[in-house]
Amino acid sequence: MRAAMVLKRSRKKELGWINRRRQPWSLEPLSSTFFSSSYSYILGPDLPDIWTPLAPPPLSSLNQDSTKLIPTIIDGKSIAEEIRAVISEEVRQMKDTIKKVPGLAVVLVGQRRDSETYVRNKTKACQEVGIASLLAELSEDCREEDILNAVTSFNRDPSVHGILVQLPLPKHMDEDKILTAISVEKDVDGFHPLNVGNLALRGREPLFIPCATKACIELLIRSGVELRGRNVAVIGRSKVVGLPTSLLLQRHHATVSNVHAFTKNPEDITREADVVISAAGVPNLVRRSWLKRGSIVIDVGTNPVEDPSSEHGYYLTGDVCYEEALQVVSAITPVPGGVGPVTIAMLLSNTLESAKRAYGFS
Ligand SMILES: Nc1nc(=O)c2c([nH]1)NC[C@@H]1CN(c3ccc(C(=O)N[C@@H](CCC(=O)O)C(=O)O)cc3)C=[N+]21
Repeated sequence: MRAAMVLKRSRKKELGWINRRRQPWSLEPLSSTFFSSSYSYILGPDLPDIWTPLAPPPLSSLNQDSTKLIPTIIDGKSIAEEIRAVISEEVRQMKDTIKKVPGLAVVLVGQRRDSETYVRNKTKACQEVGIASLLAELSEDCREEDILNAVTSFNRDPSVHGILVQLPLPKHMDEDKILTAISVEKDVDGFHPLNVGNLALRGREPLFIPCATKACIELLIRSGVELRGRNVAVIGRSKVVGLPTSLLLQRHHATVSNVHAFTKNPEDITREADVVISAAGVPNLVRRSWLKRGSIVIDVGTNPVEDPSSEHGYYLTGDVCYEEALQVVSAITPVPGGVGPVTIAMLLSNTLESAKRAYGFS
């Protein structure tokens, strides 16, 4: 009985059900950046709810009165590069010290051109930082069982620390069943119900936070945006971006309004927001009239638009009418070159964290 309880407790701890305090890792060798995978940093400080009638401090980067705004273009590409440099150095240290490297396994079903491009980018990014990558490619008409088998074999493989099933899956697949089959300790996408639940509940620490969500918060923090007390509008509520981003923003003490396809007059809500994060998957959804003057826009949309003259037969566009937004915002992420590259950097970061956990390497 006692043994069972002890076992249960350690299992709980392993799964992140028990609140743990982790030491933030220091970044002396590369202190020009402040990227850190420490949980208090990315999850936000765990503050008690004490209601005070004080207004939040003014946002220094917002100059709402000036007639001519010169918006900051938030450069995701170079931020991703800095993060990858930190990861690369850590992977090298791990390899030198314990002769092991992190491993990421990707499951790709079917032949969507955009999915193929993303997976190629992920594999290339792994190579660049010294993370081993494995790819299981299955045909569009494979059985659900074939995918489950691929996931199960990666679950058992000790050289694999992260498993990613590229979404969307073909319509006839039970996505939820497949994502839940991924071992919670290898769920680098952070879509497993246990990881989502632990992100939602304050005082708990998920083993992984979804990569695009981490990318949004990282971009805001690096742009000097104080989230505490800010009005943030999140457009979209998907498990990939919208929902986890709303949850993480609340842990950073932002006032979050989540608008979605059923929201009446969403522009009335987004127009009140200091920060707008769009993850709707609809090109040109966010117009100039949706945005408050001086606000900050994070465009998570990566919408492929058919274009025979482009290299891969399509080009990428965000959810935001970029040219219109530039006339009113104080800062914005472009597409491409904004959230996307940082999302991939966060996938590498989650895979490295997972390997460190597996090998007890800090
Ligand atoms: N299980 C799963 N996890 C995901 O994280 C996931 C997914 N499925 N399915 C699709 C979406 C989309 N996504 C992107 C990541 C990076 C770029 C990215 O790096 N974009 C580059 C351009 C890429 C290009 O050249 O086409 C950029 O914005 O600059 C785009 C999209 C991850 N997703």
